[in-house]
Amino acid sequence: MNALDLKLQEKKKNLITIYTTAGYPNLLDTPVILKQLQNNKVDIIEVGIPYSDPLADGPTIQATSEKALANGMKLNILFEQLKSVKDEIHTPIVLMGYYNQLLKYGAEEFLKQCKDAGVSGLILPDMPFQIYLDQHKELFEKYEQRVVFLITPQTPADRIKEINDATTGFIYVVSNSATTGATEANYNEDFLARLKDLGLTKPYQIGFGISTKQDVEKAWKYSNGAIIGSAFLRTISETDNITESVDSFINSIK
Ligand SMILES: O=P(O)(O)OC[C@@H](O)[C@@H](O)c1c[nH]c2ccccc12
Repeated sequence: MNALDLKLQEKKKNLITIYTTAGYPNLLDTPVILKQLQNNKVDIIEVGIPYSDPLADGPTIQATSEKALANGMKLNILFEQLKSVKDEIHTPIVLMGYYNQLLKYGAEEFLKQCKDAGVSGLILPDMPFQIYLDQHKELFEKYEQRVVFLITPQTPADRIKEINDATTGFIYVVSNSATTGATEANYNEDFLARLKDLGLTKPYQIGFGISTKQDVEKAWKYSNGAIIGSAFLRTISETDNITESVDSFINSIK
């Protein structure tokens, strides 16, 4: 069992997952942010690996990614930073990146580094589902990395069932909009209400466009948890006191 398994086993509702871009706002900030998110009892932390061509990302995440790359953030640095706080951070960490980043690094070496760095699982939104099953599943298992797949209002019901069966972490339910970072939640409530009837057996959390306490409560009503990225990053970008702004953001949504 890794930290994510434990969390999902012990807490079945009202999860809060916070996304942060590695190396943003400054190269050395990520370990500090992780500790402060843990101090604030965030349930799961999603750490984004900055990428120059982030297909699924809206303007906020893209800007943080560009800044992080300009700061010099690279996978090896991220793995070192995560290793340096591994003994202090018990909050499960899920890495979010693009499939090409895993391929370029070498799938096995990437997954091994994840394990050594205390990472619990991966979100690779453009990793083809079938390729995962055929080529990577065993390595994910070998290095105890859980996999998170996304479903959207456009995902057909039979595919959702397959994704449910293949998921070893949680299912990422995209609330509606096509890219991350909408400033207002635009829930597709028909879709969210239907989730309950799909017979999902894995935990699922809703993300994209969540920024307020009301949005979080709505996500909790329809699922096991809420995932927040852009709203959090906007808050920490406007401050010179990161720990304080992490505190006040988490306070505002809980
Ligand atoms: O930023 P938002 O709208 O709060 O959505 C979360 C999202 O940013 C985060 O989970 C994420 C960042 N990049 C992604 C790429 C694909 C899916 C999800 C993500």
